[in-house]
Amino acid sequence: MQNKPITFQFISEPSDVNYGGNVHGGSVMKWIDQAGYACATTWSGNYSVTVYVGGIRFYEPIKIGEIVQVEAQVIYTGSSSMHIAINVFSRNLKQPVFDKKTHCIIVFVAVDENGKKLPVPKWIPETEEEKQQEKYAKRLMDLRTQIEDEMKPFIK
Ligand SMILES: CC(=O)SCCNC(=O)CCNC(=O)[C@H](O)C(C)(C)COP(=O)(O)OP(=O)(O)OC[C@H]1O[C@@H](n2cnc3c(N)ncnc32)[C@H](O)[C@@H]1OP(=O)(O)O
Repeated sequence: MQNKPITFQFISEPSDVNYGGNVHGGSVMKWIDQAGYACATTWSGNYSVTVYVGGIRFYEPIKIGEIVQVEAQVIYTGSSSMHIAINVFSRNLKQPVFDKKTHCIIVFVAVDENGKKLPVPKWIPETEEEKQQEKYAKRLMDLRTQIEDEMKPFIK
C-alpha cells in the first residue's frame, strides 16, 4: 500500500491570531489534528480518533497572512494505531522557500461506529529513511511509557 504524505496549504487568517499578533498555538494544533486525521483515515479507510499528541515544539512564530504548509505521513503502524509525523512550515508571500515551524508525532486509532478499535493495514518501511522514521516512532513509544509512568499519580 502506498504511503503518500498528505499536504495541506492555506493562508493563516486574521481569525488565527493570538494575543501577541501572530498565529495562535491552538490554531496550529488544530491544523496538526486535521492533517493527521486526513492521513489516518486515508491509510486505515476508517474513521479514526486521536489518542496521543506528543512533544509539540513551536520553533518560531507563524505570522498572519503567511502561506502555511502542513505535511502528515504515517511512520509506524501497530495493530490499531497509526503514528503520524507532522511538519508545519510557513513562508511569507515574497519568500520562495518554506521554513519549518513545528514538528510532532500524533497517534490515531481506527474505530468502528461504536468507538471500538479496528485493525489497520500494516505499513512496511522500505527505504533507509523510512526505516529510520519507524525506529524513531518506536523509540518515542518507549520514552512515552516512561513519561506516562511519571504522570500516572497526577492523572487521577
Ligand atoms: C478525549 C478526547 O476527546 S481527545 C479527542 C478525540 N479522541 C478521542 O475521543 C479518543 C478517546 N479514546 C478512546 O476512545 C480510546 O482510547 C480508544 C477507543 C481509541 C482505544 O481504546 P482501547 O481499545 O482501550 O485502547 P488500547 O489501550 O487497546 O490502545 C489502542 C491503541 O492505542 C495505542 N495507544 C494507547 N495509548 C497510547 C499513547 N499514550 N501513545 C501512543 N499510542 C497509544 C495503543 O498502543 C494501541 O495501539 P495498537 O493497537 O496499535 O497496539
